[in-house]
Amino acid sequence: MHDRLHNDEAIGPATVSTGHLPPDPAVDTLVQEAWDRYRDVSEGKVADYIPALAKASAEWFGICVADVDGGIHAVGDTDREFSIQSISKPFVFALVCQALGGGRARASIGVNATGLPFNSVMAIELNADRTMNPMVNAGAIATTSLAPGANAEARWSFIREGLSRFAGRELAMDHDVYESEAATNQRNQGIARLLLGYERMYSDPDDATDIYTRQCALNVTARDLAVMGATLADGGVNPVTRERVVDEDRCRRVLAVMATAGLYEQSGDWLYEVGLPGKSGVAGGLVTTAPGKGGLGVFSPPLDAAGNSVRGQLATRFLSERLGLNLFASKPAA
Ligand SMILES: NC(=O)CC[C@H](N)C(=O)O
Repeated sequence: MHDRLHNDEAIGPATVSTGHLPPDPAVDTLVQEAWDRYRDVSEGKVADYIPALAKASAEWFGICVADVDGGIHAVGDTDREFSIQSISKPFVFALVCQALGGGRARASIGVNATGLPFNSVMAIELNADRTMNPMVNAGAIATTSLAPGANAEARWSFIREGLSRFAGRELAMDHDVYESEAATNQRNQGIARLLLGYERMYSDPDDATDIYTRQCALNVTARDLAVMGATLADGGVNPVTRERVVDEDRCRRVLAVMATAGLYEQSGDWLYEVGLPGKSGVAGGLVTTAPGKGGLGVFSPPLDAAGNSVRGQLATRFLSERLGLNLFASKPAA
């Protein structure tokens, strides 16, 4: 997590949750305030391990809040497209849970941060090569391998169409990003084959890696992310299109896994600071869900060491505090 998130920065009066978002003008004002406050932050580094991602500008910055009533509050670069990357993971997991049942998905992939006992010394030594949960690559590629469909093309359609329903518009792949990652993703190919050896890969490993690479290259905007997050906040119904994408009970399972591992090894810090399920992607996107209230999408390419958007984290923490979204906040009853 970026150093600035460890500082007790004064971000104004914290609002305690009232069960819904503040009135629209107040949300608009706070989204603008978040953008003004962090627009000049220059820390972080644009990802370049996927060569095509290095073309992004460090300046791009957009923040969008989508409420469960369908209202949109957007400031900055919220219509600029970027690849969804790891933010596809919770949404593909949701679609697979919907198709297979949450129990089977959990048994096939796992939902724990490490999968090892609390005092395991091995946990320190081991890499997460076996599936632990669907938010890290091993579990995410295994999840993709579970997508229903008679062949790879059908499985890809299942994923692309499902993610499009979450966003409320037809999502298309960025071919440049796809080709760039497909040429450099030997590590993910290795993970998929290793999982086959551990019987945790449920279709051809090369096909699964290819579909996973495609799903990561789907283009979205900060606005799309806000609507996708708001769909998980709205019991699985897209608040803009009113289409049901997944069932209510799938949503709460997906949000639990996001809270556990959405920001990788910094998920505990994130929960401590922000108090909401979130998911980051290396292109600079960050989605956050406030159940029953709305979704937040931020886009800003410079990342911290763990691969999470620096301005994304700062803006989300600010909005969680000021909009009263932290799930752990309470006040004495009397
Ligand atoms: N954290 C990310 O967004 C990583 C996604 C990327 N496609 C990968 O598998 O490496």
